[in-house]
Amino acid sequence: MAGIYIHIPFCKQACFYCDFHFSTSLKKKDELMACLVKELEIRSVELANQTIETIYFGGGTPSLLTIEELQLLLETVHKFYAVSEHPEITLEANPDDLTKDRIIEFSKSPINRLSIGIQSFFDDDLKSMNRAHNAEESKLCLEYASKYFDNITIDLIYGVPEMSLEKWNKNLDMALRFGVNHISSYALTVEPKTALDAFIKKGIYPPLDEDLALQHFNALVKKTERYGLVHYEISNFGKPHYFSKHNTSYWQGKSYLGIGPSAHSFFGDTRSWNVANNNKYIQAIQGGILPRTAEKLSKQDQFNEYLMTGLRTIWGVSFNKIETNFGLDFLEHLKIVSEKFIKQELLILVHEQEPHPASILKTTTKGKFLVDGIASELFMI
Ligand SMILES: C[S@@+](CC[C@H](N)C(=O)[O-])C[C@H]1O[C@@H](n2cnc3c(N)ncnc32)[C@H](O)[C@@H]1O
Ligand SMILES: C[S@@+](CC[C@H](N)C(=O)[O-])C[C@H]1O[C@@H](n2cnc3c(N)ncnc32)[C@H](O)[C@@H]1O
Ligand code: SF4
Repeated sequence: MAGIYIHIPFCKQACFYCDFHFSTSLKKKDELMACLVKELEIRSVELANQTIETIYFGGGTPSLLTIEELQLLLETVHKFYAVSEHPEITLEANPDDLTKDRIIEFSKSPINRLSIGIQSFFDDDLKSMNRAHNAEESKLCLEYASKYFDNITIDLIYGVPEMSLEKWNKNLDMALRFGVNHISSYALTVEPKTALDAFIKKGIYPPLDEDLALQHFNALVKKTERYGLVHYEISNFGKPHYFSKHNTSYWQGKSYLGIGPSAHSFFGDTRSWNVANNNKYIQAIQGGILPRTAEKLSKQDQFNEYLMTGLRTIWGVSFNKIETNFGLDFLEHLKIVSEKFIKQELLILVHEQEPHPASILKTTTKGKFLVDGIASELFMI
């Protein structure tokens, strides 16, 4: 079982906070498309014995591609890979691209999951983020999308300095009243060298407020629970049967192939990432070279990564798995360093009977907002 991620490195304009890889010029789109097809072909040997269960078009803005371009990528995947009978196929889409006609067009294609970058239902927030869409487009596209797609997830940003708790609650109510069955919600983060970073340094934009972000997070956890969404990963909330299969496979350490500039791949103990530059990517692929850097993870790295991803999910960290995969030394280390957090009720040790007797370390509700810091204190260094 494996997944394929395809990175579409184009956006209409740069959101002030974003440091993902994209270009705002579409000049090289055709060349880049040909290279994505070629990379899919070259790298098919890497997944020769695996069934592809999930395909994810991420970005950048994949909804800038035409349906024909998306179909060509899907046909290429089918031509060179063994794809399961009912793969999860996600398209990340921005509201300004999701007109009624385009939604209908997408719904007739094999794409069966839409991930819509709503971020907020208020124009002032969208303007302050430099998003290309407005609040009206957010609402309209959700209205249409929910008629043609059953599996819809939306992205919302919380912890925006000037967003009152009341306004954040309105955003959540709006999303949940549309009946979305999945939400990914991220705290606004100031990434180095973004416009947001410069604005805060110049005093044009207020600095982030941790307390406000915590209030937003608590409201998010409470409200999604009331609407029947399960908090299955720190930033992800979904109704049962609507959890993201693709992202879950990342968190569960399954293999995935990342195609396109800046895309990451993971196989067993090796992760690799493609160059985050469209011209360099095109040049290399045209010359038959894979423009990537690879890193073999040590046992310690793999243990630390399992702690970080495991504690962020409802599946937690299994003591049996630690003993089997890493050995008794690692288990003893974890038992000792986790004690303090268990006493503080930030972590909890759950003894499960089904399907097998097992001890699982999980994050409590109180610990969730602090999970990254807690996990890093448990690392083997
Ligand atoms: C990289 S975008 C790709 C999909 C699409 N272009 C969009 O904007 O929705 C995926 C998600 O990452 C979020 N994101 C990117 N940078 C972020 C930041 N600094 N803080 C919080 N969320 C961020 C975006 O808002 C978006 O929901
Ligand atoms: C910030 S989250 C967005 C959440 C998403 N909308 C969802 O369905 O849960 C993931 C982002 O990371 C990026 N991403 C995901 N998988 C990747 C991979 N294998 N390599 C590089 N970037 C990846 C994409 O830009 C994607 O928008
Ligand atoms: S948040 Fe999405 S639309 Fe905005 S710049 Fe980043 S990738 Fe592009």
